[in-house]
Amino acid sequence: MNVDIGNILTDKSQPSLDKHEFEELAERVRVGHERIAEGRENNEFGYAALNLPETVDSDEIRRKTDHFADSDAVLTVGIGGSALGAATITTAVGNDEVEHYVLDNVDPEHTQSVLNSLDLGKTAVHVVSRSGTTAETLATFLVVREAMDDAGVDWTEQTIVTTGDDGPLRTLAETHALPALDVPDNVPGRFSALSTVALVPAAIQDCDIDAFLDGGKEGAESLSPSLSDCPAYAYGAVSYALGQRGADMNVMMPYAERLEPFSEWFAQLWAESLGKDGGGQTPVRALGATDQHSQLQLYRAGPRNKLVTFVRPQETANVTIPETDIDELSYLGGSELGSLLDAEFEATEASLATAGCPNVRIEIEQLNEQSLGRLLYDMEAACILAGELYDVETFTQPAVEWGKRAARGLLGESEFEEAAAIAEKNRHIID
Ligand SMILES: O=P(O)(O)OC[C@H]1O[C@H](O)[C@H](O)[C@@H](O)[C@@H]1O
Repeated sequence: MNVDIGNILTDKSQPSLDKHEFEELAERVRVGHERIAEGRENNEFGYAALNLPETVDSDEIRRKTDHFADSDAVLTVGIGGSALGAATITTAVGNDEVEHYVLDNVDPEHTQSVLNSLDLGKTAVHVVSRSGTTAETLATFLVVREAMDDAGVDWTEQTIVTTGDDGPLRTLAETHALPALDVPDNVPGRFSALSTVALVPAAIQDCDIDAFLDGGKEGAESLSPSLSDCPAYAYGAVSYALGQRGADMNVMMPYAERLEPFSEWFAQLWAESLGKDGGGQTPVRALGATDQHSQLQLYRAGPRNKLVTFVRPQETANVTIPETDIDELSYLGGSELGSLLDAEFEATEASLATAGCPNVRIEIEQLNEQSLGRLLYDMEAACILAGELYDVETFTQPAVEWGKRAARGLLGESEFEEAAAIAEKNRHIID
């Protein structure tokens, strides 16, 4: 994986980084790296995520998922960090013969429609919650379980759980002797893509999860105190520096349909980790080339408050565009969809650069298990480094917890003072 930051090091870019600022940033990266290395050494909360490629037991994941090898589908029941990593991996490098569905929302119509579409007797269900208490996940699982009962399916034969040492989900797994995996110690959900949390559906799809972890190991080996030698830190550092100079939005725009959920995964990583103390960078999800035709106008001509991050696999499978007898289309005939996508990408990048809109290009050779493991690892390292530079508590999400307590108070779980704010809402309805 490499990161090209050239387009933010020119005076044209607004904001940009000059030579002096770049050198100052490099010094701060050196200090940030030392802190990260110390956190990894002591397996501290959060920093432990960067040790996962070494500490995860892929044999155990395969052993526990063996029983589900003949499934037609796998259904993840989880939310946020307990769902987005799995969706990212199976969409990017999964095997369509075992379809992966995700229920990460309590929208009743969607839940019902997914359940109606599944042959529940041939569906493996992976219920994931680090805390084991997330209301959406547990409620959805109760609905899935009942749907299996109603269909005459023994849900205990179809279910595997990944959770922490205690909590209602652990109790459920123990009560029914379900196969269970542990969430990794000291790793927040959004940093757990290289672990049991995200790898179960990939293992059931028979993906090469060791190659994925090898990609993570490659990322770990690439971490170095030198900004100029470490793509992950370079990305984290320049995103931070541009954010401080006004680029308070980060548009993640992969040029590969298979990376669409990657932008969602990145959005949680960036938003929950860095959105603190009045600062942070708002992640925006985009997809090339599709969103050139809906969002690019704003990126090029709107406010200079964005960094656009392109992610591009250099090699892809290709489809030839058939020749046509329509003269105006002759320039397309005989060419390939991949060449068209490449041209669109180059043109978009240049259009932003010439307009002074800062952008960074991340390239991987081709999209496979190994390169994806590297990409996710590097983005996590970038985020942790950015957290050091912002000087925030990267690994907590108190603002989200506030909302969770308010909702649970409203549902009557117990007396949470946050629930009172719901009654205090200021209304001014125009009808
Ligand atoms: O894995 P769980 O404990 O169920 O948590 C799922 C999600 O819940 C919250 O909303 C947190 O903000 C997320 O960081 C977390 O990934």
